[in-house]
Order: sequence, then C-alpha cells, then structure tokens
Amino acid sequence: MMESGNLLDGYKMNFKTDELSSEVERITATCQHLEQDVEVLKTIFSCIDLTTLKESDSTESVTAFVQKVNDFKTQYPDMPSVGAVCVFPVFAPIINQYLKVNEVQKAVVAGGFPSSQTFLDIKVLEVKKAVSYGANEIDVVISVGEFLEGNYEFVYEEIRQLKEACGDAHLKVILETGAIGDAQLIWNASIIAMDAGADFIKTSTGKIPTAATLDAAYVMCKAIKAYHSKTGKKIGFKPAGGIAETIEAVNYYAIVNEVLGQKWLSNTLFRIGASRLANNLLSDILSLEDSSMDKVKFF
Ligand SMILES: O=C[C@H](O)COP(=O)(O)O
Repeated sequence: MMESGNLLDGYKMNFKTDELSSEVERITATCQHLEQDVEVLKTIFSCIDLTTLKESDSTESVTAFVQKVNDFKTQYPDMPSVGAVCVFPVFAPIINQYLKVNEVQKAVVAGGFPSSQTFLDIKVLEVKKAVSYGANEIDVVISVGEFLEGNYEFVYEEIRQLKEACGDAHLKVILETGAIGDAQLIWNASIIAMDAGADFIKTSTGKIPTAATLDAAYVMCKAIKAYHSKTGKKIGFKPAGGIAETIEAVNYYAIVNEVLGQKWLSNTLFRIGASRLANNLLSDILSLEDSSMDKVKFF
C-alpha cells in the first residue's frame, strides 16, 4: 500500500492560497470575449458530459434522453456531438443499446455514487457490472470522510481497486471539493486520485450544496500540471455540478487554457459534467451564427 507521506512528498503546492482567488479573478476577467467565439463554444459543447442523475430517471426517460443525442447529430450536422452521456449505473444497458453516435462516450456513475458510503466490494462489483453492460467511462466519488480524517492510504487503495475494476474503461474520480473546502486538501486529494489511477479528476457530484467552483478548478488544474511534469502522464479535468450558463463554462475553459494549455482543451482531457448547460450553449452558438435565432430547447 502507498505511504501517503511518500506519495505527497514529491508534490508541492506552488501557490499561496490567499493569492488563489485573485489569480482566478484575473483569468476570468480576461476571458469574457471567448463567450463570442463560436469555435470555442463548439469545443466546449463537445466536452459536455450530458448528465441525467435524477431520482425520477426511468428506462423510458433515459431511452428518450439518449435518443435526443442520436437525433441531435441529424438535426444539427454543423455542431459537434456532446462528449458523453452520463447516467446512473442501472441505465448502462439502456445507453449501450440505444446510443448510436460512436463519438459519444458512455459514462456511468458508480461506486456508491454520490455518497460513496458503501462496502468496497460492492463498489467494485457496481463498477464491474456497469462496464460489463457497456459503460466505457466510470465516475466514482472518493471516501470523503476518510480523506478528511487523513486516511489517505484508504482513499488511495479504494481508487486503485476501482481502477482495476474498470479494465479498459476510463475512471473519473470525483473529489467532492465542496465538502473538502481547503485548497491544500483539494491539492492532496487530486494527487492521491491521480497516483491511484484516475484518468480524470472531477470536482463534484452535483448532489451537495457547493458544487464546482473556479478556485477548486484552478487548484486541480495546477495539480494535474504538477503530476504531468513529474510523471509525463496527462490526466483529464472535469468540473461538474451547477454549471448551467455559457459564461460559467467559458470560465472553466479559460482556467484550463491558462494552467494546462490548449493541448488539454479537447474532450479527451476536458469535460464539463452538466444537466442544464447544453441548451444554453447551443442557443448561444446558434444566435452567434444567426442573430435572429430564438433560444432553443433541444435536450
Ligand atoms: O456529474 C454531473 C453533475 O451531477 C451534474 O450536475 P448539474 O445537474 O448541476 O449540472
């Protein structure tokens, strides 16, 4: 098992927490023009993990949700598809059966999402079942309570086993930054998740009051950069939860651009998990292309 001291020793948080917000403000203040850039907005659209994670989701509603993604490609041939659909694990067979757009990935939350408060063997089984039913991306939450108690080896070992359970599927590890709060701890959680095998690190479940924040995004991108410098591995970043407006998505795009650069700005390394963003972004893209366009509600 990895020693947490050894694990974190090689990584120093190279910024002061009190400078964090002003740095984020500087970045977001200088990116507002990107909201008018159709190509940037289309890139962001292609990075959306189009999410439905409602208690009321059903076979019928998820089938209809997936069908919209299929229809979108026909109805808007000049638009990219979203990056992925993201659903509860019980609907893995539905997206596997009905999703017909090859470039759209099949993401499933698992591992006792959203609380992560269950037995590790149950988490592993849930991940394996989701993958066996066709999911090729798995989103899991760290054991936040154990992390906050300093049980870093426990958190590392869980992620390591869940990554193993994924096989060829990509693993996105949700830190639940709104529950962690402190920038240094978000940095620590980022490093542990990446070293244990995360392909992406993700801010939030969208199921607690504080979801994605720009400050957390900045810290996580800095951690991804440090991890890349040390290991050569490119880990993806996924802000998620509460991101609904185009300008909010643009702000996250700008932080990734500033910290990690253009090479991170495609859906292989950047996703935005969102249930409400796609229609707003689509409407804004269409109205930039044709100012007479009304707001659309496709999804
Ligand atoms: O992982 C994605 C989030 O659950 C989506 O949250 P949202 O419904 O606030 O966009």
